[in-house]
Amino acid sequence: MLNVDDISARYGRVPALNGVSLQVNPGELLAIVGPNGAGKTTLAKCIAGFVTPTHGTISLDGQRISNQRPDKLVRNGVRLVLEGHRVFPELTVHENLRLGRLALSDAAQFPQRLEDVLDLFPILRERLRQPARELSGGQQQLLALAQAFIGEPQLLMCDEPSLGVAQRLIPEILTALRRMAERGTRVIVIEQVLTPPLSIADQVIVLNRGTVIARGTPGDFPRERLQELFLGTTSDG
Ligand SMILES: Nc1ncnc2c1ncn2[C@@H]1O[C@H](COP(=O)(O)OP(=O)(O)OP(=O)(O)O)[C@@H](O)[C@H]1O
Repeated sequence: MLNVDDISARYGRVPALNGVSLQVNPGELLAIVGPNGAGKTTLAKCIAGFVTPTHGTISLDGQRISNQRPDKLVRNGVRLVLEGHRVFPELTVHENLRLGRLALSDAAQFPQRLEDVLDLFPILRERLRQPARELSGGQQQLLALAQAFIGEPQLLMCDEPSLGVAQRLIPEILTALRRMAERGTRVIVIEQVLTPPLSIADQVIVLNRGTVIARGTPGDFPRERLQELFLGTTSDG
């Protein structure tokens, strides 16, 4: 289990997170939603080791990871796909996927992993020898996820996967994330907008001003309730 226990973080004097806790089991998909500046990216960066929490602990399968460096965390199976930072446009799809091999504990597993991942993302098999810049924004997002998934992550976090992606491609991206979860990876999806990711999530956490203000399942959050929560007029912890 991923266990985030009561973490706080700040940038100098700017508080970004205040006492956030969450758990994600293998095979589960958690959606974290919240307005601009809520602390969503900071939370992902704390888990991935880029930001050091000022308080609290983070552990993965009982091992404390909140004191580990990002490169060690990648080797321990923690991957963060940041918004907008998708792929290397000059490299082919295959070359981009090969970069994911670096995270494998045994590089000899790469051909098998590549096959598995291409089964999961058939569009990438069709485009394997094309430079990534020739892919659409949505396909590049799929490639970024595929590259992260090749390294057999224990935990895959994806910051705003729908940003800058044509509306019609968003379901494919979310379906890919769902399938990754079904194969046993813990998946965290971060979004500002509510509707698309919510329906595929097992659990939803609403973050505002660095604090978890609500949690539940997608069905617990009709649009009006989320709007209220986003405006900060309701808080039910
Ligand atoms: N590098 C930084 N230096 C200083 N303050 C920062 C930094 N990054 C984020 N912050 C501040 O921390 C708070 C949380 O920001 P964060 O980016 O985590 O929110 P977010 O929910 O991911 O927002 P967005 O949806 O806009 O990405 C905000 O007040 C933000 O201005």
